[in-house]
Amino acid sequence: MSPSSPLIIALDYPSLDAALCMADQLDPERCRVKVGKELFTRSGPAVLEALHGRGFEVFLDLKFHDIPNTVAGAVQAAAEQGVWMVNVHASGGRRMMEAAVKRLEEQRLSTYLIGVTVLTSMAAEDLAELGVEVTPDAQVVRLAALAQQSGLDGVVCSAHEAEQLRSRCGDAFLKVTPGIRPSFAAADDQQRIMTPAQAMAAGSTHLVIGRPITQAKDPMAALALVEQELAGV
Ligand SMILES: O=C(O)c1cc(=O)[nH]c(=O)n1[C@@H]1O[C@H](COP(=O)(O)O)[C@@H](O)[C@H]1O
Repeated sequence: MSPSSPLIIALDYPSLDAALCMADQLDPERCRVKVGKELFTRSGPAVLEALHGRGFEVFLDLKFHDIPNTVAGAVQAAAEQGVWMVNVHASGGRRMMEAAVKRLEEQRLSTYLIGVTVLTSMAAEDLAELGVEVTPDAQVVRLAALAQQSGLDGVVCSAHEAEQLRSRCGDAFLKVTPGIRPSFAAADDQQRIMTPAQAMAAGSTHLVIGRPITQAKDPMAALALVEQELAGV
């Protein structure tokens, strides 16, 4: 059964054992989990099998960015392993995104495909160094529009851009927002952050939270605090 919660817990761990140790403390009816580059590179598809076996819906966050044919194949491979969501970099362009969407359709795979816009660790200076002379939110809006036109189900963006995207791309277009920092947590390396409640009010459809929960002394207590904050307690 799909959880009604918007929470996606980032299992950013260096080993399968460490990730499963955290997952075993979580309830698949109260959250989804995200498997990223470090964990997947170390543990491979075994981690997906283990999490699916525990009843979790998994966001495979490998942020594919390559030529269209290569990305289409990678997205198909992810979807065939039954993941709930997979992502590509929207800056890979229209042809890359369209190829991935087409491949999923041809193979009748229903995994959500979303596009990373501007990483939440990036600020205007970082974009300027890359030759992108617009503000992060302008670049997010541009890439989100391209992702939507290319047939993607949504984007990864910071909650700061979610409101604008809600009016431009609609409610059904997913806005998956990392850079979530409950009031009790440090910003770490994130630049464009918001609290869970603010992020939902701004139009996020899903909240990605890692270190504020996984590095907390008591991860379950931290998760409960986030749930309370979301419930407006
Ligand atoms: O695609 C992502 O999930 C992602 C995109 C982005 O722009 N920023 C971002 O932080 N993430 C991921 O979201 C998670 C955030 O983790 P914490 O900063 O520990 O909450 C990490 O796993 C990041 O890889």
